[in-house]
Amino acid sequence: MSSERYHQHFTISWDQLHRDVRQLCHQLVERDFKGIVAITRGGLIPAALIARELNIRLIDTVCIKSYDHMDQGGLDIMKGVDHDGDGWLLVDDLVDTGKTARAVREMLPKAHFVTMYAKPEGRPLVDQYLTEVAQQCWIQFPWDMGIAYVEPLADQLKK
Ligand SMILES: O=P(O)(O)OC[C@H]1O[C@H](OP(=O)(O)OP(=O)(O)O)[C@H](O)[C@@H]1O
Ligand code: HPA
Ligand SMILES: [Mg+2]
Repeated sequence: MSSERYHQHFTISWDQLHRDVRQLCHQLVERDFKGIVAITRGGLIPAALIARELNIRLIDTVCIKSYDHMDQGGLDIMKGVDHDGDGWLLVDDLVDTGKTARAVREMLPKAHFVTMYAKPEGRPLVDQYLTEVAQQCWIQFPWDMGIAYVEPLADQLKK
C-alpha cells in the first residue's frame, strides 16, 4: 500500500509523547506485569518510558518491519518470543491497518496489548490505546524529525 492514502500529518513532539505515555500509564499502574515486550522499532521508545513509570526492568522485543517510510510492504519478522504473552505488557507506538498487530497478537495471544495511538482499522486489535487518529493521517513521530530554521514570513513573501 502506498503513501497516497495519507492526506494529513499529525505531528507529535517529544513533550507530547512523554505526556501521552504518562497518561496511558495511569490506566496501567494498578496491574502487575511480568515484563514488557516492545515491538521494534517504534514500540521501543514508549516501552522505555512505560518501564520507567511502572518500574519494570524486564524488557523483551518482537522484531518486525512492515513499512519503508510511508509505503507498506510484506511483514518481515526477525525475532519472536518463546511464550504466549500471559502476564506481559505488549507495546507498540501505533496501530494503523492492524497488519503488524494481527501478526504479533498471533504470537502473543495472552499479552495485554497497548499502543499510544490507534487508527480505526487497527483499533479493534489492541486492548488499550491513548489517542485515536484518523485513518488518512500520517503520524509524524519526534524521532523522525529535527529542529530546523524557518524563514520569517515577511522574507518568504519577498521571494
Ligand atoms: O498497523 P500497521 O499498518 O501494521 O502499522 C503499524 C506499524 O507500522 C510501524 O512500524 P514499521 O513497520 O514502520 O517499523 P518501525 O517500527 O521500525 O518504524 C509502526 O511502528 C507499527 O509497528
Ligand atoms: O502514521 C504512521 N506514522 C508512522 N509510522 C507508521 N507506520 C504505519 N503508520 C504510521
Ligand atoms: Mg513498528
